[in-house]
Amino acid sequence: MRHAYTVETVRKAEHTLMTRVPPGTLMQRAAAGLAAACADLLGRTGRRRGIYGSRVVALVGSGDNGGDTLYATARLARRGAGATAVLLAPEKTHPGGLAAFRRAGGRTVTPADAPPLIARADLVLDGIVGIGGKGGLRPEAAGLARAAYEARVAVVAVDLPSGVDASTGEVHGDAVRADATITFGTYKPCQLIDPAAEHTGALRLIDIGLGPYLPDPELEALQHADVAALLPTPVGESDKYRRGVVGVVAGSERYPGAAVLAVGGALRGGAGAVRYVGPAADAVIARYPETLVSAGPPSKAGRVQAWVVGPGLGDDARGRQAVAEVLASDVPVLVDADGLRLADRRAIRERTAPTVLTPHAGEAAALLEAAREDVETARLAHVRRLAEEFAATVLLKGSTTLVAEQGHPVRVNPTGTAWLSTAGSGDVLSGLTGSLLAAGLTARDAASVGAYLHGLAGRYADVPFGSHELAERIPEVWHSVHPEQGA
Ligand SMILES: NC(=O)C1=CN([C@@H]2O[C@H](COP(=O)(O)OP(=O)(O)OC[C@H]3O[C@@H](n4cnc5c(N)ncnc54)[C@H](OP(=O)(O)O)[C@@H]3O)[C@@H](O)[C@H]2O)[C@@H](O)CC1
Ligand SMILES: Nc1ncnc2c1ncn2[C@@H]1O[C@H](COP(=O)(O)OP(=O)(O)O)[C@@H](O)[C@H]1O
Ligand SMILES: [K+]
Repeated sequence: MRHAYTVETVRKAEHTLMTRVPPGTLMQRAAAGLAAACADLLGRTGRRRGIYGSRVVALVGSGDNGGDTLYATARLARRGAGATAVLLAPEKTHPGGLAAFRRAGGRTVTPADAPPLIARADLVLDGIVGIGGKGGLRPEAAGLARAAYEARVAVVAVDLPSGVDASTGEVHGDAVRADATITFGTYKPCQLIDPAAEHTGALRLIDIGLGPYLPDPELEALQHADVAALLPTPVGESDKYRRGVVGVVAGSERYPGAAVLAVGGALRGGAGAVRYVGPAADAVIARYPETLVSAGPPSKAGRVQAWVVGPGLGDDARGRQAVAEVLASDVPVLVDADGLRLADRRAIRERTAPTVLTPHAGEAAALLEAAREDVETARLAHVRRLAEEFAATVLLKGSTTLVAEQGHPVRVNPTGTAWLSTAGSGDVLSGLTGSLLAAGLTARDAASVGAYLHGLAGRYADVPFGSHELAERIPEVWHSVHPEQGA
C-alpha cells in the first residue's frame, strides 16, 4: 500500500523527527537520495550515459526545496557533472546549500541567462518550491519551466513538481512538468491525483526516517499485493450461492448493450452467479448463456447478495421503480449511470446496507449541483463531499479514480489509461465491482479492487479497444495480480 499525507501532517511529523536528529540531517538524507536518483537517470538517459561530463542545471527557489537541490547538485558536481544553478531569489537562497554547491565548483546564473543553458542540459532539477509552495509558479519561474518543457530536457522534480498544490492535487496556474519526481519521507496527494499527478512522471520515494512519526494515512493507493489479498477465492466447500449472486438491473430497449457489458463485467468479478433483470435478456443470453435472467421487477427476481443498478436503464417509470426497489433491499447496492439520476437521495442516505455510487465527473457535478470542471479540478474535495452528503461509498471515475468513504482514507486508483474513456467501459466497471460486492468484499474494497482490475484491463487490452474487450481481459489481469489464479 502506498500512503500519502497532506503538507500539514508532513510538517508535524518532520517537526518531531527534527528534534531527534542533528540539525541538517534530514536535508542531507534527502539530498543524498536525490543525487543517487539523478545519477541513475544520467546513467540511463544522459547524452553521455553517466555523470562525468554531463550538464546539470538546477532551478533554485528561496526555500529548503532549493537547499535540497543545491546539496544534491553539489554531489553530482563532485562526481564530474558540469553544474549550473539558476537562482530565483539570490538573496534568500539556502546559504548552506549554496556554499556547498560553490565549493563543489558549481556556477550560478540569473534566470535571464538560463534558457540556452537549459536547452543544452542533460538534466534539469526543479528545486523552485516544494511543500511550501502557494499557487501556481510566479512568472519568472514559469518561464524557466516552459523553457525546459519546450527543449524536451529531462526534468527531475525535487519533492514535487513546483506549482502544483501538494495537498489536493489541484493545479492553479503554471506548474513544472517532470519526467520523474523524487519525493522525501512520504508521498503527497499531488503525486497521485490528477491534474497534478500528470505533472509528476515516474515517482520515487526517498526514506528520510519519517515513517514512525506519521499518523494514519489521509490517502492510500492499493498495490498488487493488497489487491491479491482481497480477491475472492473459491474454497473446497464453495458453491455458486456461497460465492455470491450478483443481480444486474441494467439496459433498456434503447440501450441493450449496457446490460451485456455490465453482465460481462459481473461474470468476471468472482461472484458465483449473475442474475440479470430487465428488458435486454435476449441480448444478454445470446452473449452470456450462463446468466440467470428474469423479466419482472427486481423485487421478484430472487435472492442476490448484491445489486448493480443503472447502466443504460433509461429514465422511464420502469427504471425509476427498479432503482427504488433495489435501494429498498437489505443487500449492498451499486448505483451507476442512469441509476444516479433516478435514485431518491433520501433513500440512499437511509439505507442500512452498504451503497456504492460510481459517478463520472459530470454525474458527480449533477449530484452536488456543482460545475463539472470544478469536480475535475478538485477531485479530492468533491469525492469527499459526495461520500458525506450521501452517506455512501463513492467511486469517482475519470483520469484519476478515487474511492471515498467517511471515516477512512480516500483510496486513489493507481492503474488505468486514458483509453478507458470509451463508451460502455463504465458499465463493465459497475458489473465487475458489483460482483466483488456479492462475493463479500466491503464496499470500499470492492470499489477499489474493481477500479484496479478495470484499469489494468485497459492497459492490457490492445488499443484502440471496445469496452467488451475489458471483461475478456480480466482473467489475465487477475493472474498478473495473483499468479496462482486466473488465466
Ligand atoms: N522540513 C523538513 O524537514 C524537510 C524538508 N525538505 C525540503 O524542504 C521543502 C520545503 O521547504 P520550505 O518549507 O522551505 O518551502 P519551499 O517549498 O522550499 O518553498 C518556500 C518558498 O518558496 C516561495 N514560493 C512559494 N510559492 C511560490 C510560487 N508559487 N512560486 C515561486 N516561489 C514560491 C516562498 O518564498 P517567498 O518568495 O514568498 O518568500 C516560500 O517561502 C520540502 O518540499 C523538501 O524539499 C527536505 O529537505 C527534507 C526535510
Ligand atoms: N482520462 C482518463 N484516464 C483514465 N481513465 C479514464 C479516463 N476517462 C475515463 N476513464 C475511465 O473510463 C471509464 C468510463 O466510464 P464512464 O464515464 O461511466 O463511461 P460509460 O458511461 O461510457 O461507460 C471509467 O472507469 C473512468 O475511470
Ligand atoms: K520542486
